[in-house]
Amino acid sequence: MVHISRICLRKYGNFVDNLRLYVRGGGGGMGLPRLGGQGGNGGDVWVVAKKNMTLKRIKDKYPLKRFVGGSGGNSSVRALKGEKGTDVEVPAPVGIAVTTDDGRIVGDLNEEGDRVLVAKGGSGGSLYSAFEPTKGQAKHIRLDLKLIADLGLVGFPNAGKSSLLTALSNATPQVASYAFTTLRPEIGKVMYPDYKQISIADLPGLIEGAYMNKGMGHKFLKHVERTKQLLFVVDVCGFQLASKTPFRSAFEAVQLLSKELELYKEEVASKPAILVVNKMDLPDAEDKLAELKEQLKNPEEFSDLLPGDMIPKNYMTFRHVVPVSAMTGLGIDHLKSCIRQSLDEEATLKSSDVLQEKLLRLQMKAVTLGKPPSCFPTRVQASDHTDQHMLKDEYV
Ligand SMILES: Nc1nc2c(ncn2[C@@H]2O[C@H](COP(=O)(O)OP(=O)(O)OP(=O)(O)O)[C@@H](O)[C@H]2O)c(=O)[nH]1
Ligand SMILES: [Mg+2]
Repeated sequence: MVHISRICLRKYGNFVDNLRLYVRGGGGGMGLPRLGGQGGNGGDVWVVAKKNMTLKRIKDKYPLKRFVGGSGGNSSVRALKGEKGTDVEVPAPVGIAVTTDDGRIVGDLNEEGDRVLVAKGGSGGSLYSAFEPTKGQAKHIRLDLKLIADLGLVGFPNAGKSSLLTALSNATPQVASYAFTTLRPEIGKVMYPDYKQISIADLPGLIEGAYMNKGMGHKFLKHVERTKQLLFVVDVCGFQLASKTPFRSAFEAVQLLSKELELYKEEVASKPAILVVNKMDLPDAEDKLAELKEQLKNPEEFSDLLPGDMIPKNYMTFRHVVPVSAMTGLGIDHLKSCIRQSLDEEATLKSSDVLQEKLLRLQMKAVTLGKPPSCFPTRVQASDHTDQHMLKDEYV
């Protein structure tokens, strides 16, 4: 275990994925009671998403990790309205969540140029405040980096996640390093013949107790939170972390991984998932696969194989169980089409949900306007272009 964590540290030790900063809005300027002059407001502090920015770069460039807005100008005889203090921008990478110290989310920065106000400047003194200015907001914030990918690879170490990513993205070997730090998790792009691209995040292996922050624990589990779906990867022959830790069969590995996700956050464990059974080139793989499939059909029956506290509340249901060999390429094309199918299904469901919601709003509007709701369709299919146009052009 010590050995494994040392390897992880060596591989990812330089990776900064969260940063705590002190931010304070500038104080307001003094009012001028004699002439009724108003002081300028203090400058605000914003966090702004910039291209090619990394948390490590912020840390290096601003070692004090302190950002303070400019003070508002005092009201004077020459300028009754004091000038506003200068706003300060904290440059941040794309794909971060900004949270307060107590975990409240202030905002997400998902695209370049997205900005979130983190500390408002104080108000300038005016008639309403007896010409006394107020101080700017002051607090600590956290910038939390989360990878954004369509799928996240989840598995114990050595299951072959990285090999799988290499095999999947071989067609267009565009396995781009994730541009946040020098040593970091990677995102691979898989290209389809119709030029649709999907991204898969390769993460370090989880170990039992990851939910308690063992191994690389939370640092990487949180990345899984933002992926749309999960790609579980298990070694068909099972897995043993070290000679002193118990051997886990592929079935046990699947359940233990589900439990780790569930204990971390239940909504992560309820994401759509595909199970990849890797290393099908090894001897006896077919028999072991058959056994695994049998066990997955009735997981409750085999739950006594697991330690009591590691039985998941809900057994994961996989959209596809795909045997592959990342080494020989066996089953990789089939896996690609399963991934595509699963993501497309999800997208269709989502757009159909959005249309249903719009329809519901229209029906409610119709009722308030006194129109019979029957003049609206009762159900909308995402693929039904007539309905989509009708909603878009005529009513929305
Ligand atoms: N026989 C066989 N070996 C494989 C296959 N896929 C991966 N391996 C081997 O399994 C070992 C681990 O592969 P990785 O891709 O590094 O595994 P990983 O899941 O990324 O491991 P961590 O990054 O430690 O979590 C390597 O020695 C690979 O060569 C496969 O399909 N068949
Ligand atoms: Mg790996």
